[in-house]
Amino acid sequence: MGETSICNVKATVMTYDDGCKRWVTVGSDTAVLSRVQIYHNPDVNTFRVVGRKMQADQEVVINCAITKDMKYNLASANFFQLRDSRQLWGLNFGSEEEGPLFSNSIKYALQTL
Ligand SMILES: CC(=O)N[C@@H](Cc1ccccc1Cl)C(=O)N1CCC[C@]12C=C[C@@H]1CC[C@@H](C(=O)N[C@@H]3C(=O)N4[C@@H](C=C[C@H]3C)CC[C@H]4C(=O)O)N1C2=O
Repeated sequence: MGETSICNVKATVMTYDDGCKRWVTVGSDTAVLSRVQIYHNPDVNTFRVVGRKMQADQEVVINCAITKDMKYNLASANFFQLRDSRQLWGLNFGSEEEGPLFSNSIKYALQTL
């Protein structure tokens, strides 16, 4: 059946640069928000976070599998943090409603895996 989207929010996608100890916005045009979705593939019961720039080229800025051991933190109503095996992700949401919404979807994915 393929993937279904269980969450659809707008955010600035950032990664943490350990070198300079700061969050860096991913993508060519840092001013452009990204559409971030959580996809579920029910055939193999996997989940992933995919974010694409809301511009013509739909540049992919995050494509991250959600794994059982994943650590996350809703640092504020509009900033969500996620650690995968290689890097730290930060999602700066367009509104304060989207942080809890995204966090609950991540919780659901982790419970379903
Ligand atoms: C156990 C663990 O690894 N915990 C991690 C967090 C974590 C936990 C669990 C899973 C994954 C991760 Cl990621 C941790 O604490 N980390 C990861 C690296 C950085 C940090 C360590 C110290 C600093 C202190 C301030 C704080 C911070 O960056 N806050 C944000 C912030 O300063 N900004 C961003 C927005 C809002 C704020 C919320 C937008 C731009 C900038 C700004 O507002 O200008 N920090 C962290 O998050």
